[in-house]
Formats: sequence, C-alpha cells, structure tokens
Amino acid sequence: YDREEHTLRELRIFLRDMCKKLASNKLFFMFTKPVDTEEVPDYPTIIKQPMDLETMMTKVDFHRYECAKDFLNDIELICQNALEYNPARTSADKQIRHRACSLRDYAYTLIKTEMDTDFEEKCQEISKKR
Ligand SMILES: CC(=O)c1nc(NC(=O)[C@H]2CNCCN2)sc1-c1cc(O)cc(O)c1
Repeated sequence: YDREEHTLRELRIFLRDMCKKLASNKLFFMFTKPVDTEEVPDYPTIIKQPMDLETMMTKVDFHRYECAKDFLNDIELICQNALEYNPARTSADKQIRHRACSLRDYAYTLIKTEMDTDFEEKCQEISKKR
C-alpha cells in the first residue's frame, strides 16, 4: 500500500482519537453535536458555517482532513461561531465564550503535545501536492 496512503491513514486514526478526547470532556458538550435549529431558530441567521465535533468525526471518515492544520481550522470555526453567537456581557454568554476558548486551547495543546512535528510536516507536504 503506497506510503502516502499509509501516512494519511495514520493521521485519520490520530484525529479520531482527538475528536473522541474533545467530545468526551463534559466542558465541551455544547460543541459535540450540530446546533439544533429547532431549539435555536435564529442560529442559522447569524452563523453561516456551523461546525461541531460529530461533523468533524464524519469529515475524518470521509478523508476530508489531510493534515492536523485542516482539523484545527474546523476547531477554530467552532470557537469563532460560539464567540459570534454569544457576544453579550451576560454571565451565560461569557461562560459559553470561555468554553469555546478552552476547546480551542485544549485542542491545540493536545495536538502539539501528542503529534510528532515531522509527521504533521509530512502530511502537509502530501496535502500540498494534491
Ligand atoms: C453552542 C452555542 O453556541 C450555544 N450558544 C448558546 N447561547 C445562548 O443560549 C445564549 C445566546 N445569547 C442569549 C442568551 N443565550 S446556547 C448554545 C448551545 C448549547 C447547547 O447545549 C447545545 C447547542 O446545540 C447549542
């Protein structure tokens, strides 16, 4: 099996583990599933590109991520969406913004500490060529 496909398979295994770790943290439960537009009808009028951890797990399976950077871009999207949808100075909005920033920092740190730098560089090289 060619070396590049082996590298990308290893990346998918790593990213599924990242998704699982993030989604299993109670702090991030509100980011684990798509926002329910029945419950929150004004959400799609404000947030044009929704993202959540379950959708990210599906994207891993559909080979939509070729490097950790692409994965972290979607984490960034989850975070930005929450900051945009919860701008108020109320404690409710502040807490959700804090959770969103924690998700972002936790994901970056997890990847930085658990992923080999050379491996990510190899993935980015493959991604650039495709
Ligand atoms: C993820 C997110 O951005 C989100 N933001 C919310 N904001 C509010 O409820 C603020 C908005 N300003 C006025 C006071 N309420 S609720 C919510 C959410 C929580 C869940 O448990 C599941 C879910 O799908 C979405």
